[in-house]
Amino acid sequence: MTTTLVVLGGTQRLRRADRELLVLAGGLGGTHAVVPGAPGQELLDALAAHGTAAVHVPAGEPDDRLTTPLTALTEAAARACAADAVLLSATPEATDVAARLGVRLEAGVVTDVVALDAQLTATKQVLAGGWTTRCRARGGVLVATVRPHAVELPDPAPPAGEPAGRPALRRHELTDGAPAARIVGRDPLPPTGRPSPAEARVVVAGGRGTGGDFGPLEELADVLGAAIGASRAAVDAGWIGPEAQIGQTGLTVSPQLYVSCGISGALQQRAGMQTAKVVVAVNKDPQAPVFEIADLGVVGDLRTVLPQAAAHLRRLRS
Ligand SMILES: Cc1cc2nc3c(=O)[nH]c(=O)nc-3n(C[C@H](O)[C@H](O)[C@H](O)COP(=O)(O)OP(=O)(O)OC[C@H]3O[C@@H](n4cnc5c(N)ncnc54)[C@H](O)[C@@H]3O)c2cc1C
Repeated sequence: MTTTLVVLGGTQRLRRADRELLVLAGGLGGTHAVVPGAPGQELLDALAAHGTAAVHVPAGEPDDRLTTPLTALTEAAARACAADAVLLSATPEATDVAARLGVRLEAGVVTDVVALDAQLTATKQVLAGGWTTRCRARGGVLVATVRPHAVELPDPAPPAGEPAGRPALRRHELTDGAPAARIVGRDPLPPTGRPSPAEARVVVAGGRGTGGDFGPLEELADVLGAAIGASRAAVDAGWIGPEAQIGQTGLTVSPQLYVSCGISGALQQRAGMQTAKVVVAVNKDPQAPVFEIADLGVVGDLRTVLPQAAAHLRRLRS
């Protein structure tokens, strides 16, 4: 039976991205989980509901969020449970951990996976999204980072079926996890009240066509509970922070719905969003390339279309 080790992002409760990894792992065989600190009861209950056999934690509390201690913990856990696959949610930190694990475990590493089958064949997109490839580790362990929203979650969120017994707790002494660097300060971004584009179910993204006014996008995003994203042109113009950039040199997102507003749909932008389940494009140029990948296209001025859409949605909801 395949044993899959899932690396969780937090210690107290499951994030959506964690649940997706657990659902993916559950379809492959037995599941173990790595928790980067002392796990809370809510988290342990949720892991039990997912049928997790064991939870691997550090013997002490890691003193920061650098990737070296998490790599050491995950390596120890992977060896202890003889993992066939290690799954992480595709974030910059997880990609760093995956690369280090690849060396330590002599594993095959595949990043930005959107599907994984029972033979551990991973599907991913390459060359700015122009090609879909299927790859498999040549022997040994597969280490894969999985894009958020790549996995459908069962409804309601916890998996169906009888909850299994409590997962066994395995503590690992980390002998070589001492980081060569230390985090000396953190400046959190001011809260926006919106989800991050990487994890949101709905992303409303704006480009040069906004002319720098993201007001109509924010109005629509508020109705949809959406994150705000942007093209590189909008970021380069200084209209929005780089954390919102989606594309080849920004975030890759796979939301349920991506509303592209005033974005032409260049290859480098598509690379970050074309695995969205549904793409709606608003652009005043009917020849804009974004319409080639849009499920629904609206030819019009976003300053007119978006407020109308927001007002209509508000009416439907009230
Ligand atoms: C190595 C490299 C990496 C890159 N990485 C990225 C990346 O990560 N992400 C990214 O996005 N780009 C990236 N780019 C840039 C990319 O090639 C495009 O230049 C960029 O995506 C264009 O942004 P845009 O669509 O907002 O602007 P434009 O291409 O200028 O398009 C603006 C669009 O808005 C429409 N429009 C104008 N006014 C309105 C209005 N009032 N209402 C509705 N529509 C309107 C226009 O018809 C047009 O289609 C990269 C480029 C390179 C070379």
